[in-house]
Amino acid sequence: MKVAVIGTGYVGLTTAVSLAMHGHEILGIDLVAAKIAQLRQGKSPIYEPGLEEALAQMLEQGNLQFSTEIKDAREAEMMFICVGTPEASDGSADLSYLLAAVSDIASMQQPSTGKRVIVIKSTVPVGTGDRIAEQLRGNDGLYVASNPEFLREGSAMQDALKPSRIVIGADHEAAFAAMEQLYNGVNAAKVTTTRANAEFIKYASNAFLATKISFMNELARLSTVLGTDITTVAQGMGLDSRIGPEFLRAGVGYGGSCFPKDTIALLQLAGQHGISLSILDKVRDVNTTQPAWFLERLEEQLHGVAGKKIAVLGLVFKPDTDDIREAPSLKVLEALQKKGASIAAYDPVASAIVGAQFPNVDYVKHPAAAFRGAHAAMLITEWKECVQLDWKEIKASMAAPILFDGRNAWPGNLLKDVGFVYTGVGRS
Ligand SMILES: NC(=O)C1=CN([C@@H]2O[C@H](COP(=O)(O)OP(=O)(O)OC[C@H]3O[C@@H](n4cnc5c(N)ncnc54)[C@H](O)[C@@H]3O)[C@@H](O)[C@H]2O)C=CC1
Ligand SMILES: O=C(O)[C@H]1O[C@H](OP(=O)(O)OP(=O)(O)OC[C@H]2O[C@@H](n3ccc(=O)[nH]c3=O)[C@H](O)[C@@H]2O)[C@H](O)[C@@H](O)[C@@H]1O
Repeated sequence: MKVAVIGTGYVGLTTAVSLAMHGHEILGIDLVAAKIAQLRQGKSPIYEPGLEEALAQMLEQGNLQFSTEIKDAREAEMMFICVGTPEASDGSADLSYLLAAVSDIASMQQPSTGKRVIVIKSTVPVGTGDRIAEQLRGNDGLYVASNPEFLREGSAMQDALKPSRIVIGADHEAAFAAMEQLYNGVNAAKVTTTRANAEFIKYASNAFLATKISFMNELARLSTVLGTDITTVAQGMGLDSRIGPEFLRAGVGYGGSCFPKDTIALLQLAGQHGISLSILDKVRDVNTTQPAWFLERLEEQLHGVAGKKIAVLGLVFKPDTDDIREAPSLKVLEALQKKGASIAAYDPVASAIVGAQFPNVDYVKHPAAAFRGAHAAMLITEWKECVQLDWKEIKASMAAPILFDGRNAWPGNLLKDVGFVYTGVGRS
């Protein structure tokens, strides 16, 4: 099928490449000319394992092209909207990019097939698709479908090619049929429903995942006092298939471009309807205070951090991405600096971008260099190279052998044997 993908960020680019891999004819469109120029040369503007190779392959095969001009998509039967829906000042989702894209499409001529489906992949408040469909009523042959995206950064290609499920919301047989044809051959459970249900499934899923994390983070605070090990507790819990092993990892909190903004957008939507989502409110509270709670443990141990050197390992919000949106590291750097610590930080991809916000941090090129002369080291993002280290050498290079593992990813018992004082999140 001829498909246009509007917005070539994390979701748009992954969607464009994966649909091209399924044999469709894809045109990726973005307003940012520099991005399009880079993409045309097979260079990915974002870091995502496997993406650049697949991009180059699809460009070579000829079923993926890029443009800054939406008019180049005049023959597209499907228009995927993958633009950002960031947090507005009141917490709601800012729909300005989405509405601009819809109005661009509405002003285009229909393709020669006479039918076109606008597919909303961006995460949008429940009711958005219906409102857009209402506005477009009268444009014959133009349909609106909701098809939320569930991929995770860091494994975006894998998730796009083997999705956990495909959720399709629409109100017309023509839209369902087109979506069915598009995803024919993708082996995944499908949920076909109304647009509003599809939109709600997306927010409810992200809110639930965020809830799992904050629940474990709050239990980790108790575990610290009880002297228990939250990772063992999580392991034991996860063996119950009703609970499941995923998303039970306590840490310094969730970050990223989605959980923070989607939880507040859902709270905002509920508030507009007079409903209080008190659990979700608490989920956000726990997440907001989690980095500070962990830093307090560090300050207690060091009797303050002023004038001390602290190593910070990992800056992006999770490994295998270059995204620092809402990354817990930003809160950690800010608090440490405020309290007068000197900081050496390591991240394989994000030093330059974090450096623009925190110029006084010493960004080192190798993880081991961050530990040199440090009075304590903190793991904030569990990059492989920040976890697999020569611990004897590291201990010898530090001013004090104190480790704070914000992701429970360092080998605590082994480290104690080597002579470190080890503190994890909810385990010591
Ligand atoms: N990042 C993620 O892992 C996931 C994101 N989502 C949702 O998908 C949506 C997109 O997220 P990201 O890909 O992270 O956003 P992003 O911010 O990385 O990319 C958005 C892109 O859209 C482009 N754009 C904006 N308006 C445009 C227009 N009118 N025409 C053409 N291009 C335009 C921007 O230049 C940018 O390149 C959001 O609603 C997000 O909540 C959903 C699942 C996963
Ligand atoms: O809507 C979205 O944008 C996406 O949001 C998340 O994906 P993502 O934010 O890319 O990454 P996750 O793997 O979910 O991690 C989010 C944050 O939670 C943290 N996390 C994750 C799992 C866990 O057990 N504990 C924990 O602290 C991670 O460190 C990270 O900071 C969801 O997992 C995706 O399904 C969804 O499509």
